[in-house]
Amino acid sequence: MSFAPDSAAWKALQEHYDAQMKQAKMRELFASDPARFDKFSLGFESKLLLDFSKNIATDETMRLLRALAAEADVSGWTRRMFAGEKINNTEGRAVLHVALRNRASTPIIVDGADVMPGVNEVLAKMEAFVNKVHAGEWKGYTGKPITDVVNIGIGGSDLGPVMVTEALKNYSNRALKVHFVSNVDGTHIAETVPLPAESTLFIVASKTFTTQETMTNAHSAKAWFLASGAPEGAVAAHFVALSTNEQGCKAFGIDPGNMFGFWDWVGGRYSLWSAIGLPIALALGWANYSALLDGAHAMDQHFLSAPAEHNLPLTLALLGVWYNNFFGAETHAILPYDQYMHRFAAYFQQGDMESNGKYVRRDGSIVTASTGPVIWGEPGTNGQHAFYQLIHQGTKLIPCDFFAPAQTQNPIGEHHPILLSNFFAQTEALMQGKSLEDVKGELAASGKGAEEIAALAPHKVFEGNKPTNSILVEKLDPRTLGAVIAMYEHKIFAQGIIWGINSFDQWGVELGKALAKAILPELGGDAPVSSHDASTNGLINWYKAHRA
Ligand SMILES: O=P(O)(O)OC[C@H]1O[C@](O)(CO)[C@@H](O)[C@@H]1O
Repeated sequence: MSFAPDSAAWKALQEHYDAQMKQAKMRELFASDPARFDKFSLGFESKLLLDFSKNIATDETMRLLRALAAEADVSGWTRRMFAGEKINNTEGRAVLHVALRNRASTPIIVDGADVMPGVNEVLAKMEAFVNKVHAGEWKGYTGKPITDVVNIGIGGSDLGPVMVTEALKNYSNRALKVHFVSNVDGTHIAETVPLPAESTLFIVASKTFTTQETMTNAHSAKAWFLASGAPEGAVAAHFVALSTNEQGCKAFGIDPGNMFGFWDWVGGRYSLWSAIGLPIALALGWANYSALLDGAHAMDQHFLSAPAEHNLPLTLALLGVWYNNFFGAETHAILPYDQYMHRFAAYFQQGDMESNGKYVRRDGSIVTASTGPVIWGEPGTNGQHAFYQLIHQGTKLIPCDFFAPAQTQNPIGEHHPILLSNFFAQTEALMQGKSLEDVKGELAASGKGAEEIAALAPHKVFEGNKPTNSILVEKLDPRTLGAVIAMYEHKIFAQGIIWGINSFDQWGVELGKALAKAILPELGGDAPVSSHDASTNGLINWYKAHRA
């Protein structure tokens, strides 16, 4: 298999870009093809619409991009992933978040054994636990039912649960308050734990149960709990663990009966479907958590079986590659027009950047083309008043995904039509732009003189031709959200395959972790540090001189 820029499909795309698309204008593409919207939009279960017509792409572009996917054998790798093959080659692991939501329970074999009975057993244990807490039958040490849950985790053991509980807040059991502590900055836990200890349940969420931040926060939570007057024996009823590390959980003092396990084939950033989803299920109730899994499963089936021309995750992946590798786009913005989705971009910042931020291919060779983009974004319309200026008139090309639900869950006056009018207006403005002639005409009509027009007009021009995908859903319900998350997960997977990288390891986080461990003891005492480079020594010594 050859990769960019040497493979036949890459070369064909490069020629197509150079000869036709570099200068192509979306305005003209729309003008010349009245069927463009119909041809360049896809549906899913008649609840989700992906309009990708506002991209700098033609039928030929899409054909060549699909040829690239075929050349990289995306569909073959997809089948291998779903079949439980160890496609995470650098860690020797299968990649089976799809098994966690395999609602059909069809066997998936890893190392000669079907993983589904284990998956279903943990789901049943989670369901029983959630129902018990909700029924007030899981009692704190004074006999009170649980009123507050604190999830302690970081990265994938935090971002997914935070994002989903926020996105589906309107489906939550608001009586049970779910809090999240992730940052090792003591401020995070200090500002969270003023809670009634006798009715607070702590969830220690860590795949490895060794992550420094999570273990530090977990020990501080335990110390706070005991300092509040709780007896040592109460830890069992107030601390549960979500982990693959049974020994670590036991060593912390967690009753193995209160441990919800998962497996090494669940990647951290793909783990909200596993026991890591427990805080989601506690917040939303079991039926809603199940619906989230159902939606993801439906998208899995679509990704696995839909032909390339109808495949939503693949289409998003290919358009991303198009801008990343041919237009030189460095970033990609995710812009949900839904306040409930305010952590969605942050969630996929980890999902995408930890997956595809790689410069070495799965075979150990160095990539010869750009890989994963910088993912960022904020909800609309807030972003419009912050960074859209640069998207409209800056010098960088920033492909954007706009997302919105057709139905609001908070129908207050004209809020929702106003919100959506902004969504539609932004995508239109980004595509159409505004020409110098139009600007001059407007200025003249407003009575400006020739000199003023000449000075002001250039600043008011919008070049347009800025690509956007528009994703509309009927309503942001649990099933739909599950499908949307899975859609992005598979987009990331398909891109990783095309770039030839392993999207499921994260060696890039290790060096910093190891250095922090080495530096921590040096921060004690007063002796100046001299074992690092001059900058690091200087920073550490300045800190030591100024700490309280
Ligand atoms: O669940 P754990 O093992 O505490 O890891 C937390 C996070 O740390 C990472 O390993 C690295 O940042 C992520 O991949 C993971 O989601």
